[in-house]
Amino acid sequence: MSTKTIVTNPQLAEQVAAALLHIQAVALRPNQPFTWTSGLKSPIYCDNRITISYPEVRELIADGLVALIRENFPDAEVIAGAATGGIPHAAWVAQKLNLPMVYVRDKAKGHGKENLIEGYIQPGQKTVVIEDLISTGGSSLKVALAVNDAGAQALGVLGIFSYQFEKASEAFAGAGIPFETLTNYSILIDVALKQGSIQQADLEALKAWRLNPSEFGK
Ligand SMILES: O=P(O)(O)OC[C@H]1O[C@H](OP(=O)(O)OP(=O)(O)O)[C@H](O)[C@@H]1O
Ligand SMILES: O=C(O)c1cc(=O)[nH]c(=O)[nH]1
Repeated sequence: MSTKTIVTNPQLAEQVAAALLHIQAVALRPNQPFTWTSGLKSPIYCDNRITISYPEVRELIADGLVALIRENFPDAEVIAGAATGGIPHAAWVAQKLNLPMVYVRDKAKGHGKENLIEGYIQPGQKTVVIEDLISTGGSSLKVALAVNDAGAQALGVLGIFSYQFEKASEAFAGAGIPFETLTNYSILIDVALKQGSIQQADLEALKAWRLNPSEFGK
């Protein structure tokens, strides 16, 4: 299935990558791999949750996401945050666009109203999903599909950072849902190398992991 190509801003991509490095959102731990939500082991972890503590960085991100929405999804009617990392960014974006916001849990609440989606979303409403980070894409795609299951229409998923895994591209393409991020793994590595914030040895470990992420740390 062919999906819409989302136009991004290469200058902003470098700026966001530099900001993530500057606030130390990116951690390298080749000898003590991180475990990701998908179960993958990785020498790198990009903790975009940290961005909420930096007004200038979160503003850069919110403005970047707003520009992407205006350019690519001008008919968006609702902004949906993917819990939990996507929620604050979705809120800032919804505020800037003066649009309603919802957030989507990773599973329905086990008590109270037992909602999966919090806030009101109406059948047919055109919705853009905001996520903080895309690895396999499993979490954000699930959110987009939940929006569709609720009778609304997920126009696409936008995030801050992606590892550019083929698996993620295939999953989104298979579902016919476009996705894009403000910056990504290759831009981050380029910026980090230029700045000297990663060394040759780190680069080798990152390259080896990238070639076969499912085997790393085994
Ligand atoms: O593309 P994926 O392979 O699904 O991985 C990315 C997801 O992992 C992280 O969330 P996490 O599960 O750590 O939860 P959090 O957002 O509540 O911190 C991140 O915020 C994304 O939602
Ligand atoms: O896949 C994940 O769980 C993941 C990777 C990463 O770099 N950062 C993050 O917050 N989650």
